Amino acid sequence: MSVPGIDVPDARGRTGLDRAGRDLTGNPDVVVRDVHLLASSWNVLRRTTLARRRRDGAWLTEQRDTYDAGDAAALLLHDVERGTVLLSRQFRFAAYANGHPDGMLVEVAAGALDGESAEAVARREAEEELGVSVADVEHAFDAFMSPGAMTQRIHCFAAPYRPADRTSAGGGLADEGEDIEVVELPFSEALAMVDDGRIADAKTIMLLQWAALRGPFRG
Ligand SMILES: Nc1nc2c(ncn2[C@@H]2O[C@H](COP(=O)(O)OP(=O)(O)O[C@H]3O[C@H](CO)[C@@H](O)[C@H](O)[C@@H]3O)[C@@H](O)[C@H]2O)c(=O)[nH]1
Ligand SMILES: [Mg+2]
Repeated sequence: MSVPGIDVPDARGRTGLDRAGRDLTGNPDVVVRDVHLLASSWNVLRRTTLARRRRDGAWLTEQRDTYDAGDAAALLLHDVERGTVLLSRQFRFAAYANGHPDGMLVEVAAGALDGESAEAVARREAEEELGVSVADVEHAFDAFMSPGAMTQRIHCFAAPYRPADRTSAGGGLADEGEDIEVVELPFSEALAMVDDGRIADAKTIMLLQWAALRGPFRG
């Protein structure tokens, strides 16, 4: 029997999705026994059966569902002289479905890697979503977004911008259904929005706090 995503291409052209994780060797206390593809839609849901040696030496068998949305890159645009950051505002259904009042999330520019380098994606998303062409990009940190269930790692960057670097209106790719508002905020206001919950996106909170602690707005 042919299964889309396993032996024949799924809607996004992928095959072999049940192979992921079978070749892991980095941890001698973990042996992957079986990978079952539960769903391959836009993202991929797998149920993996693994044997794991606990700290007391006993082996146990467990199942873990993982949600694979691919990795992503994010970029905080900052203007230290003017004391501002450039962010996006867009509708996020997953957040709306889980209690966000209107699903309109304020975020740094970000996008899926789709096989490209993280820095290249960070630059491209700044261009597409915020209309800014950046020169010097600084790597800040990489973070697993929700490691109990999500495989996703987000590579986080920062870059300076000036008003003159805003070469287009941004807004995202209309033909992909993106509809993104460009939001310029004083850095202090962005931090206040983290405090009162108006900014509730993890990568954005982390990059703003990094900027205050270690990055362009430290000291
Ligand atoms: N049909 C369909 N299209 C989708 C879906 N999810 C996303 N898309 C399309 O893919 C585009 C995503 O554009 P990107 O800018 O590359 O991704 P993103 O929405 O910012 O999300 C990426 O970064 C996030 C971190 O901010 C990640 O959380 C996310 O998994 C992804 O990697 C959307 O505009 C939309 O057209 C889906 O479930 N179904
Ligand atoms: Mg995006």
